[in-house]
Amino acid sequence: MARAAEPERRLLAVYTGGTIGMRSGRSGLVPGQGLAAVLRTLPMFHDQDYAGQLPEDTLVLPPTGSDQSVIYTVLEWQPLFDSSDMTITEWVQIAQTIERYYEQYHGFVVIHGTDTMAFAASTLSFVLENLRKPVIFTGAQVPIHALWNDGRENLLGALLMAAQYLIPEVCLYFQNQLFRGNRATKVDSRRFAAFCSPNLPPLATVGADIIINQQLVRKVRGQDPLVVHSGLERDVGVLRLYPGIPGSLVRAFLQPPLKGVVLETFGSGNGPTKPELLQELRAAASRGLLIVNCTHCLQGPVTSDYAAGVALVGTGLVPGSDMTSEAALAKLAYVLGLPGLSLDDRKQLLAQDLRGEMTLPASELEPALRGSPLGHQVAQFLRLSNSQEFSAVWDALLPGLACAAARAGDLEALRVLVAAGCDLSMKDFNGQTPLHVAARVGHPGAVSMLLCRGADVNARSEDGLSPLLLAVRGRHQRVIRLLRAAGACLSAQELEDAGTELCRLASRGDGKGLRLWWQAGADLGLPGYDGRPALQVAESTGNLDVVALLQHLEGRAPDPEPALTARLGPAPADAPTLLCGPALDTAWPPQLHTLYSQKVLPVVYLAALLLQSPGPPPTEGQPLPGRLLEEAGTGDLGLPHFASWAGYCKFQNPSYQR
Ligand SMILES: NC(=O)C[C@H](N)C(=O)O
Repeated sequence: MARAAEPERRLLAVYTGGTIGMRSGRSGLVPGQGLAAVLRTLPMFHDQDYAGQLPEDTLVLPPTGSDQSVIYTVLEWQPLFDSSDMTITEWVQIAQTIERYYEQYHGFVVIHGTDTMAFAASTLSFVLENLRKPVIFTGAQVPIHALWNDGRENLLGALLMAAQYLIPEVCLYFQNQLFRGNRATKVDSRRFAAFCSPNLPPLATVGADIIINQQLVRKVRGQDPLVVHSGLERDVGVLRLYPGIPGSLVRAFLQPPLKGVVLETFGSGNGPTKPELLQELRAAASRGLLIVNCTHCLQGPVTSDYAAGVALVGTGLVPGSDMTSEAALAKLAYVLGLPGLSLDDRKQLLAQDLRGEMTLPASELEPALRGSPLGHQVAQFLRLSNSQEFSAVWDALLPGLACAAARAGDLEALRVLVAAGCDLSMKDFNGQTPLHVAARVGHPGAVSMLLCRGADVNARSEDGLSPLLLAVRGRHQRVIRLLRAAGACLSAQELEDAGTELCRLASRGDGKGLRLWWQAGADLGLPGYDGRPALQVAESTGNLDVVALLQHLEGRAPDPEPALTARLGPAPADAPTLLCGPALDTAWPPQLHTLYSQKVLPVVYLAALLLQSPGPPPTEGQPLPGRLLEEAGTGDLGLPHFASWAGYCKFQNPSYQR
């Protein structure tokens, strides 16, 4: 969970207003400008000595105890807001700011007023899809420049959490607790402990120790890029039932243009059963108004225990489980804003857990697991009682299952696992990724598929080994070629140890083994443990075939499998890293970015294989040799338009010409 060592972590702090920076005006506290200037004067927020040569607008936290410095920039909004004045419009703007600067920063802190912070965090949790970086809301009950205040602690904590932990969620940090944003609610107008998360424990608790509740932190799945859903529906609202509420009032509230309502009901989702009221709800639901049933209790879900609740459900309400009203309102705005869905589609989405905002009983996991019979069976078999339990078990099982599928070369199973949300770069309990397993066993099809789905070609297992080394040890030539084509390199440590292994192969006269190392990019002149290279060892044992081979491979012949990236030249400066994928490094021409983003990556391996295959190139229109297709794994990956030489010729880059 802790970040890997890098020299610095860069954060963007978006300052939108709130008490934290407020000053006294004529009629009370009003938002105050110049937060960065205040922070610059506070040693806990800026260490000038440590900052050294950094630009003026950049602040640096004092040393954190780790070897990473935390550098942050405050982006101050014009105008600043008391959060009581903020709406979906401003929250979408925050999301768009994050999108604009997404690649430049490791994490984001949103400084926001507390009054509507839970609404804001809930909204952003839906707007930002495929989030891979922390977005942490914070603020204060007392301005930061007051002698006794909570703003300093809150802001410092939020900055440190965003910098030091990879929690890829929209969170809310307050009074030493990190909450999932769409689970938090403001419960106190004065105390520093202003927020709580009634139906989900905090993701992290900060004391003398920082305790991360890893089970609860949502895992990043797949490689999909960040999507910002800006088209939220504004015509949504909250109606709180109270004893004796007249049907006429409900009717007035539910009139168009309203499109979605969070109905705050009594207890476990109950309400008055008088026909007049039920009739108004039924009429609104049949007009297409989406109504979500949330309890006005602080804690616990809506259930169908009482006839008074069942009567409400009968009018067409969607049960909101244990969602806060804030989360339910944001979810309504999001679901109603998605284009091209039917009313039933939208109802189905509302009933699903989309961003960790609700706990589903196991019996209702069905829609979430649609397309994943495996997940459904697991939930049943282990008698998992709710979605949180299911996620924890599922996340623990998936990497092991993916490794088992890779070992068996079972592409169908890998596909099912991907469909069930498996991140193929996760490590199993042995600390190896599915790519390590497929490379060790020697399944070119599985290797190709894993690379295509974004598996990191240079991932290190827990004992520091690369998939390429395992393929060399397993003597799997085709796998070595695929890995090299995707940019695999032996690590410095693996190369250091290679010398002794090369000498051992030379002394045994194992020319094939030496070739495999050469294909993997090892320098055959590396010295063994006694300082002699393999050539000298072969000479001293009188193995003339190996001597000839080594002289040939070492001196005269080029590396037959240089990484494809090495042939393609440097990446364009504006190439988005995400499109390059972890498996590919950044050295790709724009055509390949497009191909990669369209998920037709295997063509890259196909191209690499064609480049290396002997004989004349296939002519225009001629089908590609079946052996190559099989080797590239494309047959399996549904790429008909690249199954011909014409398709291959679509690569305009001269590096592809033979
Ligand atoms: N503590 C606060 O930040 C309250 C303030 N009214 C706001 O929400 O902007």
